[in-house]
Amino acid sequence: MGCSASCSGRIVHSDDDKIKDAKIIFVVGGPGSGKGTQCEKVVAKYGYTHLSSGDLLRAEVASGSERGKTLQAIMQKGELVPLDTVLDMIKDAMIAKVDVSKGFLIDGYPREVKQGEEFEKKIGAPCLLLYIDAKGETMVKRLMKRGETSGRSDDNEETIKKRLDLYYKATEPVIAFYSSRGIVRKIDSELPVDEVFGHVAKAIDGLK
Ligand SMILES: Nc1ncnc2c1ncn2[C@H]1C[C@H](O)[C@@H](COP(=O)(O)OP(=O)(O)O)O1
Ligand SMILES: [Mg+2]
Repeated sequence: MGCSASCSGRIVHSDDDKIKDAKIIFVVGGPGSGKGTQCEKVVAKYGYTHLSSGDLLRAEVASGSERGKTLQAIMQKGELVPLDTVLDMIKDAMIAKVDVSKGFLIDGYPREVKQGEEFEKKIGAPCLLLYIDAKGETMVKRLMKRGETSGRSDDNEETIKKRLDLYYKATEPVIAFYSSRGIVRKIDSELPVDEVFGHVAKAIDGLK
C-alpha cells in the first residue's frame, strides 16, 4: 500500500520508499559464527530492528501452516528455501517496523549472491555488511553446544556439516561481491562476545 500525498498536504512516502531509504545492514557469517548474539546487542544499543531470516522461517514452521510444512522439510535437510519466500517475509517484517526503527539488521541473508541482487531490486541497498568471521571448527563447537538447548532440528552434527559446506560454497561469494563496493567490515568472532561487539559498534558508529 502506498500513496504519494496525504490529505493534510504533507508528502507521505509509500512503504516501498520508506524501507528503501532505511539504514540496512547485512549480517553475514557461517552458522554459529555469532550473528544472532551480536544482533541482539546492536538492538539494545542502537534501536535497530533485528530480522533473522532463519527466525522468520522457523516462526512460519511453528505456525503449522502448509507453507511452514514445506519449509520445514527443506530446512531439516540443511538446504536453502526458495528465494521469493524469504524475501517476501523479510519485506513484510520491514514494512511493519519501518516507522519505529533506527535501521535494520538483516541476519543470515543474503545466503547467495542472487539473493543479494533480488533484495536490492525489491527492497534497497545495504550501507554496511558485517562479516562475522569464525573458524569452521569454532562454529561446529558452538552449534553442537547450542543444539543441547536450542531445540533446533538443524543443530545436529550431520546437518551442521551440510550447512557449513553450503556456507562456504554459496555465501562466501556474497562477501566478495560486496567487498568490491567497499561496504564490508570483517569482524573477528573468535574473540569473547563483548570484544566482538566492540568491533561491531565501531563499524556502526562509522556510518553517517
Ligand atoms: N564470540 C563468541 N564467543 C563464544 N561463544 C559465542 C560467541 N558468539 C556466539 N556464541 C555462542 C552463542 C550460541 O550458543 C552459539 C551460536 O551463536 P549464534 O549467535 O546463535 O550464531 P548464528 O546466529 O550466527 O548462528 O555460539
Ligand atoms: Mg542466528
